[in-house]
Amino acid sequence: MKQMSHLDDIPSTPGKFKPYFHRTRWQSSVAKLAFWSLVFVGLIFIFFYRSPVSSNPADPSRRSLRTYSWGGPAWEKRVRSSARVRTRRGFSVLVTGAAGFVGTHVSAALKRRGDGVLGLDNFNDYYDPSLKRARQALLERSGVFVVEGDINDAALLKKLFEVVPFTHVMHLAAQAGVRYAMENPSSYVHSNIAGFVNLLEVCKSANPQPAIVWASSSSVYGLNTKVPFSEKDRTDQPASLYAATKKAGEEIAHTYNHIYGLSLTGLRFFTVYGPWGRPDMAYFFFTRDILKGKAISIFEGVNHGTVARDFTYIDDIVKGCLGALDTAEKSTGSGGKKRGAAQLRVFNLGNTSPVPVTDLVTILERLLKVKAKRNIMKLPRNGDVQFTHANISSAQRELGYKPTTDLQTGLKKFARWYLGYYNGGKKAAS
Ligand SMILES: O=C(O)[C@H]1O[C@H](OP(=O)(O)OP(=O)(O)OC[C@H]2O[C@@H](n3ccc(=O)[nH]c3=O)[C@H](O)[C@@H]2O)[C@H](O)[C@@H](O)[C@H]1O
Repeated sequence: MKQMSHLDDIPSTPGKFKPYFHRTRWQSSVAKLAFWSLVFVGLIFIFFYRSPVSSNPADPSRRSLRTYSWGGPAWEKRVRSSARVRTRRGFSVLVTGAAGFVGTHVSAALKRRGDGVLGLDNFNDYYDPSLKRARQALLERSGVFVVEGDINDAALLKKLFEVVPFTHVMHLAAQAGVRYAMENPSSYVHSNIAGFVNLLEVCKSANPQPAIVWASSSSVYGLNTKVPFSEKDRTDQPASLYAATKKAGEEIAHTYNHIYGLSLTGLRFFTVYGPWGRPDMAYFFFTRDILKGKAISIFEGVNHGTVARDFTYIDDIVKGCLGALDTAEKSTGSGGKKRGAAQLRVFNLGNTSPVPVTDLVTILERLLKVKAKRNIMKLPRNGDVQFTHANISSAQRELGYKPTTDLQTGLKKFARWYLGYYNGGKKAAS
């Protein structure tokens, strides 16, 4: 009798249905079909929402896990308000890579002194994106809106320049890291070359054209042996693809300066470290591994040669960036046309006192009160150079750049931040 009630439920279209036991089966099939269709549609939705634009694992955009949404009156209002200048002679600055290590510090410093700042970042997963989100939250609290988007997105960049006539661009978005270039070479071409060109294309057509300050790298000195490295030295023997793309950036900057009158200043950063730093850098993952009791690999050169870096503290780098923005002359062109010669500069921003990596580890051991398990290894042939040392006289003279933080002091500040952020090292950095 129970089955009869089922019969009552089916539509009264005789002839179209088989006897009821078939109908029951049909009904259950329909229910199943509906259920699996829903699951299927759900999976498709999740796939498109979460997954990369391209399924090619080598595609650099694969690491930007989502497609970005931007635009609309509310969004434009946020953009405008974030970029609004709050002092009489302040700048309105577009900071690319704003959720990155240097980008966050520079954005916060600009905002603090009353400049208008709009951030842009693609939040890719080269390293733990939750750290980038935490930096973003920090910036949001100080009134900096970080737009989620890629420097390769010309439509987005054009829109930003339509909404705000930026006076300056601080271009810090890049694929960083020397060793990762062997794993994912195309990501370097995508961000450091294609992305940079795309940004310059939009800047050259903007009216007014902004002045651009951007991050080059100490790695352009490559296999040079003469130290300290001076801006006048050759930079035609890069040791990594990362270095090669930064060197290419310097040549591209020359071209856009020459053809379109864009004012361009490249800053060669020397191994920048500090709070809110990058987990892919040695000082950061050494800290994580020392706290975990995990062995660390320390590189040495041929014949036990010292490997050393001119480690530069983030606050000093920020001062150098602000000095570069403050002394940048206006671009001379407008709407894609050059009107006269424009400024083109390159500066070293280092600390001028290289420290062996073994000493860096000793300082970390003292600060963390944990002995490192040292594994001494030959410097791998994966892009690393043995030694960096900046001559900063040019930056001193023209930007008023004067680094004041030694490695011991800077690492102390880093360790304090690290232990706070990762809950005394219990919450391990990934
Ligand atoms: O100035 C730059 O332009 C670059 O600086 C930074 O590169 P590097 O100076 O190579 O920093 P980082 O990887 O922290 O290695 C530090 C030291 O530890 C040694 N090192 C490294 C890893 C390891 O396992 N063992 C080791 O001894 C290693 O041999 C090296 O001597 C930025 O990452 C890069 O994006 C770019 O901005």
